[in-house]
Amino acid sequence: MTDPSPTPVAVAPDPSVDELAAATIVFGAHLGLARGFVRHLSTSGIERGLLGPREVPRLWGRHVLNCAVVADLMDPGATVVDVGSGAGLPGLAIAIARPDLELHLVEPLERRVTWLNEVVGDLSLPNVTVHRARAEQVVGQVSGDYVTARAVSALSTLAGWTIPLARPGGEVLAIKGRSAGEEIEKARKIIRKLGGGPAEVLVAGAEVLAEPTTVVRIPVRIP
Ligand SMILES: C[S@@+](CC[C@H](N)C(=O)[O-])C[C@H]1O[C@@H](n2cnc3c(N)ncnc32)[C@H](O)[C@@H]1O
Repeated sequence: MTDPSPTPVAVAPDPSVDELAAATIVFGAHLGLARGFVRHLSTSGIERGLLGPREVPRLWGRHVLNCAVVADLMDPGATVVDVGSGAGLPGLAIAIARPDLELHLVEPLERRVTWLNEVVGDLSLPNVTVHRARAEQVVGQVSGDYVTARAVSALSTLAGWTIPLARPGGEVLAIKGRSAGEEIEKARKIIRKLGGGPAEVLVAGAEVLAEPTTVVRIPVRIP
């Protein structure tokens, strides 16, 4: 009897022609590391449930490139705290695109932290530190010029987890979707109470991506 369901073989997806053109600009000399990151996401990342298998064809466009372009909003040499990194998004994508930045990934789930440390070790990324913690637990221990987050929580909750990790004069850069403006409205009071200035919606990657990234930027006041 023949086996009707051969075991699927996990392979790292190649970027499409457009994605490769964008990735060459976004990652430059570090494109090989970005390929390595995509390989980890599409193999062990999927096997261990950090991403769903349906995401594999969208890894370059919707995930890695979409996240990496947020680095365009950051000054050289800055420190970045990524809250709720999960599968390293956006934290590892930014760290690969911009080796001049120092990244702190804050993630509470052990399984995810183990995977993140494996990827950081395998790709030999010297600019990344992984912290196993909830954001609220590292206030006063970890801080950054920028605090990033994607798909972690609604802005009214996320503000309380991110603003306290930003240095005075720093910024929260939250990747959001079409609801960005509405979320800002709902979070306006709490942002002000936490020391955040007026939030705005920005677009990152418009020159290189067909679907650029929507980012909510919250400046953090100097007391
Ligand atoms: C839906 S996942 C998104 C992961 C990743 N940012 C992405 O875009 O693929 C949300 C992540 O936030 C983490 N998380 C939830 N609450 C958190 C908190 N208070 N502090 C830090 N991370 C948190 C979860 O463990 C999970 O890994």
